[in-house]
Amino acid sequence: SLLDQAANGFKNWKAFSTEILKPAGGGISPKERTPYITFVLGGPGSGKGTQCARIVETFGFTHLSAGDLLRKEISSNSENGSTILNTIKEGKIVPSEVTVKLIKRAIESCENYKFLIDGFPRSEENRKTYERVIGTGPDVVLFFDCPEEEMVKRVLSRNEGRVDDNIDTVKERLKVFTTLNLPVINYYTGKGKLYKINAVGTEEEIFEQVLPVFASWR
Ligand SMILES: Nc1ncnc2c1ncn2[C@@H]1O[C@H](COP(=O)(O)OP(=O)(O)OP(=O)(O)O)[C@@H](O)[C@H]1O
Ligand SMILES: Nc1ccn([C@@H]2O[C@H](COP(=O)(O)O)[C@@H](O)[C@H]2O)c(=O)n1
Ligand SMILES: [Mg+2]
Repeated sequence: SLLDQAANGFKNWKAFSTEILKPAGGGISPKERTPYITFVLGGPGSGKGTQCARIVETFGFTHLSAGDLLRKEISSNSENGSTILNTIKEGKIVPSEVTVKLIKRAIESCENYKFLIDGFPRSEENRKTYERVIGTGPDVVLFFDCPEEEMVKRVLSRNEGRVDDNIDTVKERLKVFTTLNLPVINYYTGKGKLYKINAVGTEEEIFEQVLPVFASWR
């Protein structure tokens, strides 16, 4: 029944929609709308976070960076903290169940319904776990396409004190990107959901390419 689906959390949220949750006034609050999910992909330093900040400012999306959620988990001394820290230091991928749980929690606790999920899915396993747990895929996928040389230059001059912004970890992150993330990009290309953005140029030039993807949200 619809009530069962609702109890099941947002696994079936696209299905139960707003029908059983209309407030007394008859209006639809943002939380009750069908979530609109954008996955934001690209290699390390390709500019995902930078462009997400602009999309948030211009179109009112909520930015959820998978990397930030994992880093918060480390600093909150959770039981998984030390495993996550070691995985990030090595430039490897944290188990999908952990990351998807954090994303799910962040979406559920947010009043907004428009989300940018940055740096996720990083692997086919990430993707399949999300689809199994959440029950649907994304509406749109952005891919910031950047040459390795440029990504390395940006990461090494980022200066935010990240434990993984060093040449050895960056090399591993690039390897992980090629072997695990490119198959995800190919998958969404096949689904007709992928928007490939040339990530070389000024921030403004890159954002000009992003704008048409969100034109209907103006
Ligand atoms: N178009 C650009 N040209 C030059 N530098 C840029 C550009 N866009 C972002 N940067 C800079 O490059 C660095 C990496 O950008 P950003 O943090 O947005 O990348 P990211 O894709 O989120 O990386 P990561 O996957 O490592 O989190 C930052 O210092 C940012 O200021
Ligand atoms: N889906 C993800 C996303 C990130 N990680 C780990 O976090 C590191 C930093 O991610 P950024 O997006 O902030 O660059 C990344 O290198 C991974 O170690 C992950 O495991 N799974
Ligand atoms: Mg980032």
